[in-house]
Amino acid sequence: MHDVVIIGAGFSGLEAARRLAPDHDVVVMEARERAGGRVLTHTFANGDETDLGGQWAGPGQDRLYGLIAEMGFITYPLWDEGDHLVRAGRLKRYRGTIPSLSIPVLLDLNRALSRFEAMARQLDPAEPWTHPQAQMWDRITVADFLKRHTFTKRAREMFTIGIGAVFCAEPHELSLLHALFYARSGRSLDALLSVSGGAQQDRVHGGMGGLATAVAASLGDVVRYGEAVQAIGWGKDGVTITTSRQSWRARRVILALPPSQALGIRFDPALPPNRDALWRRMPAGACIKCVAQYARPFWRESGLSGQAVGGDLAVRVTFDNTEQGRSAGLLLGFIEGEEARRWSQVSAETRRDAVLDAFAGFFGDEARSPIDYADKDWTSDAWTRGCYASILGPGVWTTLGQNMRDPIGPIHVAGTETAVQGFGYIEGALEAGARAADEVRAALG
Ligand SMILES: Cc1cc2nc3c(=O)[nH]c(=O)nc-3n(C[C@H](O)[C@H](O)[C@H](O)COP(=O)(O)OP(=O)(O)OC[C@H]3O[C@@H](n4cnc5c(N)ncnc54)[C@H](O)[C@@H]3O)c2cc1C
Repeated sequence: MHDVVIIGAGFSGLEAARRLAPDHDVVVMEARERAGGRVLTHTFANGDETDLGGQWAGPGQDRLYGLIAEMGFITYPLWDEGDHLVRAGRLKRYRGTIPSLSIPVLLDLNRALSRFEAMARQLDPAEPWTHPQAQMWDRITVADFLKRHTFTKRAREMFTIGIGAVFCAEPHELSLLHALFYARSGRSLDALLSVSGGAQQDRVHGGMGGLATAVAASLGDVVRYGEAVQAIGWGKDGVTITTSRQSWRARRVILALPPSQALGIRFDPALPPNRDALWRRMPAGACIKCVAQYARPFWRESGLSGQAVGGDLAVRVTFDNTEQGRSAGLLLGFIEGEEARRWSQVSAETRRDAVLDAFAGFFGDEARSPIDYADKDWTSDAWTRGCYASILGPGVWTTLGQNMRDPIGPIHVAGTETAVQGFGYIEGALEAGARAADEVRAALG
């Protein structure tokens, strides 16, 4: 009988294992043949690497920076020099976070953003349902907020692209309370959208996937790969965990999975009805992350940063993802929300052409001729089924969200979707893993 079985070797499960392994008998069950879950480092044909999952760290993510340093990894800033591009009708250059738009649109956008931020600041991210307006904000969507607080179509479009970039979802899918909570949990919407000073500030040499692999390796044979958990049964004498290969016994279990994956496990006794209902109402957003590799970062020669936003093609947000110290240039684009669901259904070649069309629309015809290309459709990944994280629609937080972190008998719940700070981010995964480890330590005495 093990002290604890942890399910999932993403950053959350790995963090729980790191904290418990020194003085407990711990095993981590991972369905895949690799660690990292929603982080994944890809190697191009020429040996250069790029992250096709989570990749950035930014101010306020102290747990993540601590882990990076502890594992001997080094960060470097994302390229953030030169002019950014916005396509709102015509293609225009701008600097800073807010695109160059007409004065009425800018005023409109700024007013809506300030109002959103002011509302988010009022929330306690540990208990967003306790705010006096929580019920009201949870009954409406971000689309309702935009209808009420923006007057121009362009401002609404720009806000919608920002929401897509942060949530991989459309404004009408998101409870306003959830969007406010998410912004508060990640410091602010501005921080979540920003490069320097924000959530897109820093990359990691060796990739975020490389960091997860190193953390897993540091745990030795604690992590067991290819063990997809199918059933969990529990009673007075402990927990039985049945995987695709065998059965395991433990005194405690930590579920370090997105809710959509936890629902794939058969529980005996059955899940409490409210937990089952909550997890069924926590689907993930949709995102395809696309990276084209060029002989050099040619856009820099025209004074461009590689950051572009807007348009009506598949990719509406781009970054210069060039690895520091490498000569090849990398353009990164996201396909998000409804577009991701649409482009998930076409062939790899058709999608690649659509992505390169969008890159060419921003950076010119040279963008049509990369030396290599890679993308990752997270909606069709069987062990993730969407990203970056769960999204909550209207009514979920205030009716079912309040017991999100409560253990179910001997089963403790981690994963970024249970975080107070950094919900949806690696920072949140680490916080949740540490919290679940503390719960288990207290329970085992
Ligand atoms: C494209 C993309 C971009 C992102 N960008 C960023 C970013 O720049 N910065 C940032 O901080 N965050 C980013 N994120 C989010 C971040 O990657 C996640 O929040 C974080 O990695 C979640 O960690 P986790 O451990 O909670 O869950 P996961 O990483 O999902 O780990 C869960 C693990 O459980 C395993 N599993 C699932 N079902 C079973 C089962 N039945 N049995 C056993 N194992 C199972 C999975 O294989 C997986 O390894 C991004 C995510 C994506 C996909």
